[in-house]
Amino acid sequence: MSLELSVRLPLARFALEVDVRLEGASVAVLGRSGSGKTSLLEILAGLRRGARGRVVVGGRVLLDSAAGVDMAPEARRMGYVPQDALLFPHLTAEQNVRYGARAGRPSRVEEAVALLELGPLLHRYPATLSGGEKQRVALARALATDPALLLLDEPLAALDVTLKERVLPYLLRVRDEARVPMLYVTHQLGEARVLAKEALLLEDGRVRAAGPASEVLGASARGLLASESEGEENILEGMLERPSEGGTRLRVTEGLSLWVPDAPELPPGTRAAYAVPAEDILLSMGPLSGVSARNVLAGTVVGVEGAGAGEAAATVDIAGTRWVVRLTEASVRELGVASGVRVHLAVKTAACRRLR
Ligand SMILES: Nc1ncnc2c1ncn2[C@@H]1O[C@H](COP(=O)(O)OP(=O)(O)OP(=O)(O)O)[C@@H](O)[C@H]1O
Repeated sequence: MSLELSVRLPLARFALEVDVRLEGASVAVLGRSGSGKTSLLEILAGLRRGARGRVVVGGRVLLDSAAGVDMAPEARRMGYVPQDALLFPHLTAEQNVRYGARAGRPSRVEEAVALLELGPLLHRYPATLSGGEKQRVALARALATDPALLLLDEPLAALDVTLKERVLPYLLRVRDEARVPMLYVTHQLGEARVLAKEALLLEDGRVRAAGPASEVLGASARGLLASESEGEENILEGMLERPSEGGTRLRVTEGLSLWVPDAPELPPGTRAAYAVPAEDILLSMGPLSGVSARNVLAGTVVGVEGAGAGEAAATVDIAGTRWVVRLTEASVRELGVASGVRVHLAVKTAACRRLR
């Protein structure tokens, strides 16, 4: 699903000017509040009059103002879930989802209901659903339209952290099982890292960086989102194992497994995601022994940057996964934390919180 965006749209304080080409399987769109993220999604959805330029999604030309092409929103096959996605209050959850399928394929309804685990909610009306449940229904309604691309505008922003954590695992399923390409607006670097293959960083309507998520979501992204990247989390996704000696482990990659709080109710092989707050990780220069933390992971520092207020963030590569660790600038100096240095991270089992 290639994405070609070359568009200009005058906004109140500046013009949105985006010129990028992306593979488009899963793209995180990041930027401060007011940087133009919603406007960009609306251009793709065909909801912003006045946008000039070209929008080509998977080879289909949605907009080509020079050639007089401006496809109608309903013909674009964009599954748009706006920030304040409204459900029809007089329809049940199921009827809301089926409403989406009017323009799509009916078989998509069952798929979306199963994927988002809406079975128990189908007969409920929106007024009786929690924020996270409403978001799942809105997402299912968008999926039921059989979209070529999902446009998700920070679907979790309005929710508190606990609710928020309930929706991310579903987005991972949408990506991995439904395999619908998505453009996803978020403020959370941790979320973007686990969800997106590519990232697009906007600043005052301009593209500050675009490309592979591993490159874009580093230092400059944190600098740009500084005030919003507090409480940064590492999000790890993998398969659960139950070793014979007892306990529960999350196998993230060949070289990385993590002890997580024991969850005997989850069968081995279950896919799961866990969040580990960047400030809950201890960084040590030497090998650690005799510590109570059950996870001691060896890795290499790949970047250190100031995070304001005497704080710093070190990025550490462990078996191909990137971890962010918060520490003070004083610790960075005293310990000599710098790119290329081998370190060990200690992560308490209890610091690994399962999402959902
Ligand atoms: N219809 C419009 N016409 C003119 N300017 C607009 C319009 N809608 C939004 N703007 C302005 O354009 C800028 C970008 O807004 P937009 O909603 O796209 O940002 P955003 O990055 O999605 O913000 P947030 O993270 O707060 O949702 C803001 O300065 C906003 O005031």
